[in-house]
Amino acid sequence: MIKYLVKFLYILPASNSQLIILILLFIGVSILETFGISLIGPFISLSGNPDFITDNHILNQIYQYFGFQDQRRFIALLGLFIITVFCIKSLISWYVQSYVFIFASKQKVKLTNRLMHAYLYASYTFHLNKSSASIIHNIIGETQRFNVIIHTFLISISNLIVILFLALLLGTTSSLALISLLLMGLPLIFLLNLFKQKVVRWGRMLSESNEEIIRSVNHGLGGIKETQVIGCEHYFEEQIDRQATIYADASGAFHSFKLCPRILIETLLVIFLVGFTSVFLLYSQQDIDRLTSVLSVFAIASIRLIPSITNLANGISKLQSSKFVLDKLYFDLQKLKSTKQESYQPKTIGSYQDKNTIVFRNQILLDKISYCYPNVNELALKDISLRLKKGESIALIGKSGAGKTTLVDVILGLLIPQQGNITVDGDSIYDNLRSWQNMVGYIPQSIFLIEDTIRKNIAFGVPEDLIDYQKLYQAIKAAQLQELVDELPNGIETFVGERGVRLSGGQRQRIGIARALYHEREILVLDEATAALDNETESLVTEAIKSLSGQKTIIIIAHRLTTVEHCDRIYLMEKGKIIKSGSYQEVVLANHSLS
Ligand SMILES: Nc1ncnc2c1ncn2[C@@H]1O[C@H](COP(=O)(O)OP(=O)(O)OP(=O)(O)O)[C@@H](O)[C@H]1O
Repeated sequence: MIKYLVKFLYILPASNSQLIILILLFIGVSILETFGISLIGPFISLSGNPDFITDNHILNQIYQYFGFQDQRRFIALLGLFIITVFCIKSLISWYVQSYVFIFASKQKVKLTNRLMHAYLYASYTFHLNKSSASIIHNIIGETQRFNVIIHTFLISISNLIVILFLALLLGTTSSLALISLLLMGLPLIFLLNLFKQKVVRWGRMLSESNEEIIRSVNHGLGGIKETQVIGCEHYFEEQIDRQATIYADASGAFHSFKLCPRILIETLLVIFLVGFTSVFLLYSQQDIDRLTSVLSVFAIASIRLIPSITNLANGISKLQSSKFVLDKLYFDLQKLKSTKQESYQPKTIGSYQDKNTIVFRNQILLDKISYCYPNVNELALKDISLRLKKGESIALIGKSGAGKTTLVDVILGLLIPQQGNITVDGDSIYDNLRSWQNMVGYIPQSIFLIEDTIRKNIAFGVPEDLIDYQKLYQAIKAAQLQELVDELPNGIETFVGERGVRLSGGQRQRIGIARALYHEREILVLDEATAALDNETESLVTEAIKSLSGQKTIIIIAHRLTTVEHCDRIYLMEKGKIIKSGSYQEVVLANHSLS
């Protein structure tokens, strides 16, 4: 319970004081409600027996104080007063409940933003181990369930307060009625306890099956080309069917269980009301008016009590079933917090802060870099040192698995080496990683294209009104895209489709190059960027890259060694080490196994 609360408060974007204000509002509404109900019993007794005014000390005092002459008039005015109290209570209650809905929805928005922010700024290693299905599910599905948790939590507190006050009222009217109420609660508590583990399990099944459905949709439709060519549509259909069935079973079981408290309470209430009246008539010496008064309070309290107790029981079940969601969100937020700290504050290297903007004047130095992937024993990079002068082009070559991509990811600041440092004219890039990354343009093997126009894909991440068209056309020209854009009826406004499906591999690659050029990065990192191009386009792009030599500092990973002929220096990698470096002639031509 305490752990649940701690996690809930940690995830909840709102401050604790906002929560306390809401709870105080609930207490206020509950007091008004109990006050109104407490007046109904005497009112019913009065309407049957107006002399009750003189018998009852408080009523008598009020009667005297306001100088009433007519008992019926007094009873009618008391009725009006009760109606007014109830109307005010209902109005405030409506306001508070709708405020809770708005509050919960706002919290959902804030949590969605908080999660998105956390995932966007999480270390790259976090994403290497986290599936996108889980992230999508957390951001869309689990935030919605957290919205329900907040609402349920607050409404349960409100119900609990109403129950406590009404129990207190019953206690002052009749201790027997209170004992009956408490006895009624026992089977309910037993029921909730009996099904506690099952409810938690159903909640976990709902969450996991939903995530699996997203994963299967991703797998089946994400690789629709492969799915259709291999003909394995049925396999993904079955996967979704299995998970949807698990979801339906868990949901059905949970909702069936949620009906139980109401049915149980209603049955118990009838037993107690009838039983209480019988016991009163048999054993109590008090007059029948007293019984009418107690029963009316009991009946009205029950009208309000039944929904409150049922809602509280359902609320408790809902909160129990959401335990898995809460654990998941808490775990991710905690982990994201710690990985962010880990990645930007490595022990061996200075801390990440927005200070000292890095300026690249002369040279970049990689000094004894070693990197090991999480949960892997072997180093992916061992003691890598290299120097890169401004305006130089270097190439990383080597067999598959040699460590070229890992080294590039370290240079990009995505992976933080456990040992070694990267400096730009003596300043460690880890002192201001963002500033360093602002200098680097990355053109990966497979360009990620958004489902938008060529223009938006080149000016990736730039708000519409800030797109610089002069820069855009320069980048298009330099990336050899002009011909394509001229041929397209909609030019730069052509939609590329999801992940660029409407473009050829070579066209996608050139958009990637244009993107890096548009963002005017001083250092370009090309990871086999020309691999998808046909010979003619490849030579055009290589020409474009060559023409940038001297203006840009370029790091290229290449398998086609012809594309790196123009590079100033070639580094040959093997098993995470640089085993040879020198000019194209020294490394490639001198090594017959390479050329
Ligand atoms: N996320 C990861 N977790 C664990 N090990 C990894 C991860 N990514 C790469 N590796 C390992 O690190 C080593 C270097 O891989 P890397 O991708 O850097 O090689 P590469 O030279 O770029 O290969 P290729 O030319 O095929 O792209 C390989 O042994 C690979 O299995």
